[in-house]
Amino acid sequence: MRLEGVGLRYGWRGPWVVRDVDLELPTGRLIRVQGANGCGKSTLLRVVAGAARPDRGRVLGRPARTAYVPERFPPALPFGALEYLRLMGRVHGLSDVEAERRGARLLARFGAEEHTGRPLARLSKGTCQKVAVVQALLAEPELLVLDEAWTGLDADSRVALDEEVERRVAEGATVVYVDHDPARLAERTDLRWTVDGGTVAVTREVVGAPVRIDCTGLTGGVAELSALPGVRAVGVLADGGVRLETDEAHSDAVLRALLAEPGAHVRRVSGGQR
Ligand SMILES: Nc1ncnc2c1ncn2[C@@H]1O[C@H](COP(=O)(O)OP(=O)(O)OP(=O)(O)O)[C@@H](O)[C@H]1O
Repeated sequence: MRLEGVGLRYGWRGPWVVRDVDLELPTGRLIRVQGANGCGKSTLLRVVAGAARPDRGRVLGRPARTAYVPERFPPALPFGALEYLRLMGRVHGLSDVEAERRGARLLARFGAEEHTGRPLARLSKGTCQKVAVVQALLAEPELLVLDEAWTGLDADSRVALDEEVERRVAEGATVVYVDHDPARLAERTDLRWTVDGGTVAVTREVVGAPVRIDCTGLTGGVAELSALPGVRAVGVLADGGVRLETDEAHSDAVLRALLAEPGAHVRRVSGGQR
């Protein structure tokens, strides 16, 4: 996906909040958007997510499965949490049964399982934010746009969201996020977009692209695999296999450690270099 010459302003005489922006969004990358208050981060995220149309330029190749957590989630909707998730599931092409199943699992993941039937308008701010996060994770998006999605979440849920983001990036999703905590996912961030005066400067965080190792038959859990030196992320693939992401300097050692396990089978090694 990419943005070409994108410009946006509020009102036809307003100043350009974003102007002449050209950006690439590589797949399987975590992109942090940063800059001072009011510089246009949320505006840029809305364009990326498709929630705002640029006045100039174009957005090419936005994935069909794109999900977005806006900075302000409208809580005054006349639905219960699970009913709302069912409706959002329909938007993403999920059956009601599947949306409810995934929604209930994700609400539990964020410690909000007892609020499934409560109208959104009567939920606490933090619980409402959990519903906003869950609706975005529901459809396993290929592009996930998070505008301060961690704000208002309790400590366990912030960790859960970090993990959900890391897993999706390891599985090939692109995640674009704004967060006021500079430590948020700092180790995992691939690119930084710094917004200033309507333009965006791009910096690469990682010298080499991660090496991805897909394997089956491992007995170790995610925590154990994550502890291997150089491993940056561990994700469970749809077919039950495991994908590890490591930097290139450690990839041989990680492969050796995996192959030393009885029953382990390395199916595919990809990525590396940039
Ligand atoms: N709906 C709107 N109508 C008019 N102006 C707007 C609107 N939304 C944002 N702006 C203006 O556009 C500029 C960029 O706002 P934006 O919310 O994108 O910044 P931000 O970097 O996300 O800010 P913050 O860090 O405070 O969340 C600001 O000057 C803001 O006042």
